[in-house]
Amino acid sequence: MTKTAAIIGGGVIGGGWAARFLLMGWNVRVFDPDPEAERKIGEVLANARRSLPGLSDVSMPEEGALSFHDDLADTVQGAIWVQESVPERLELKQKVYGALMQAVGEDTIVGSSTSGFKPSELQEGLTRPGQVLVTHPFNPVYLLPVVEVVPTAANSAEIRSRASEILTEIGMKPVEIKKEIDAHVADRLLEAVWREALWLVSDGIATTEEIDDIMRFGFGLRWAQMGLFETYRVAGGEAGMKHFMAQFGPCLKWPWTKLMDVPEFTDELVDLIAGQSDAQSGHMTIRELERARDDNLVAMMRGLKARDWGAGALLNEQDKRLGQPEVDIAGPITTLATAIPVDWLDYNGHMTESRYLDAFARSTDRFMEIIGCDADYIATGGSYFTAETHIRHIDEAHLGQRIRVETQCLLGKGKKMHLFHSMYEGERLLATGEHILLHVSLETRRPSPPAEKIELRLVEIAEAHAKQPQPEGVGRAIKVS
Ligand SMILES: NC(=O)C1=CN([C@@H]2O[C@H](COP(=O)(O)OP(=O)(O)OC[C@H]3O[C@@H](n4cnc5c(N)ncnc54)[C@H](O)[C@@H]3O)[C@@H](O)[C@H]2O)C=CC1
Ligand SMILES: C[N+](C)(C)CC(=O)CC(=O)[O-]
Repeated sequence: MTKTAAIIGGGVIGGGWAARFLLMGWNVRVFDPDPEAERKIGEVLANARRSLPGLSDVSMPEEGALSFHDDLADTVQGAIWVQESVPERLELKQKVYGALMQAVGEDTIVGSSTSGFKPSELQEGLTRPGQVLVTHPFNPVYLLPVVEVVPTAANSAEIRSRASEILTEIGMKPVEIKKEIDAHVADRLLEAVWREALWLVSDGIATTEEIDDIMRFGFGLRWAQMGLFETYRVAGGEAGMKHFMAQFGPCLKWPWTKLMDVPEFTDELVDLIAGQSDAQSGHMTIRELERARDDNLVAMMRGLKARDWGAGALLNEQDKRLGQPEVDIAGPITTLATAIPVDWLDYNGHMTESRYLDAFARSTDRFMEIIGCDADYIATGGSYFTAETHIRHIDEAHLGQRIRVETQCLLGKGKKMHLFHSMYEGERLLATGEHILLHVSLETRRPSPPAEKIELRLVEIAEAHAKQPQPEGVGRAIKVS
């Protein structure tokens, strides 16, 4: 049965949660008194639809149903997860929790997006405080995986582990914080950087643009893949962290930091920062900036995915969890179902030609797995090499479109395998790929007969597919007119 999440407060963060749950196949029910909430969530969802599916190399679940409600108690009906993302005001949050306690089921988990309040402050005076904990996400929630999970002693081990399970299921990386503190861990770190940056602008040392450049051309890139401590371990050279600490430890006592001294938050400082920020980025709207941010994040995370590292390794685990579509050999087999990510596009604004071969190669790999030519078999010394490929480009494919490849086996006999891949968006045929492959011995690098079990499965599929009409375009070559 489709699971349901309720979103209380559908602004920047609530909208991001709604998009993540929906795109991971959950039904989402929203409560937000803002008459513009539906439009605003629609815009966040549009951004999420063009970016999140591009992180997945397998078929994502069918999108859930989105509904808006006028009443908080009605909103949470049937929800196994409630995510509160109302403005950061303690008395408002506490009022919302009071109302939620009257309405939610006893098994429902209630997570708060609060950036700074401790979970015990939210649980105060509640009849069932054990259901409430902090689940602090990062903007954009539909792309950034990390969630700080901050429990108190009132939360049972069972609630905490169920919360982590659900967050993992929707593609997130829950990190449980051992002890509640104001602003958890991430916002403490961000606050330190923010404070120093305000000083640097206020003291006229650097502009907002120069500070951003120092980050994005430098340590920001490092942080995305190794964080702080692993990066510094490497910076210690062969002697590692100990040497790094010995060398840079003493500078903590030098005047490198303004420490806890905060710049005066005057109108002049606000105008200075806002003016510099306008000069830096005012040529783009916030929605344009959001899309640029999302496209960059997808491209970076896909880079990490290819390296199976950090956030990319998490995406690979998520792909494994989502699994492959069911195999039915009676007709063409779905060998790829994915969405077009931003790094598959070219200067013409559509899917670039090399990615068609990439997609068809992945379909061939999947077909090989289906006949039993998987990693274990390949390790025994047998595999297939592609001998010939012919790709036809029939219609355009654009960013975020969900594509699938259907594979028909035209011949599977002895060493030879002849595959015909058809790529679709819905019922629209986008491209075809015709491939001849030969089974080889990885020792001699020469053609060799496959193992009997592979050949039997291949023949079974080829015979089933022979009952299908031949696809249009089989055997086509480039015609010179
Ligand atoms: N904006 C950010 O970068 C991040 C914010 N957060 C946290 O997320 C929470 C929400 O922040 P944003 O989304 O940025 O704020 P926002 O102002 O964009 O959205 C808040 C939404 O709550 C709605 N709302 C107000 N009273 C409500 C009520 N009684 N019931 C239901 N909805 C109500 C408002 O109409 C608005 O749409 C805060 O606790 C914040 O600390 C967490 C991570 C990042
Ligand atoms: C500025 N902020 C404190 C609301 C930021 C966060 O809580 C997390 C984020 O997304 O940077």
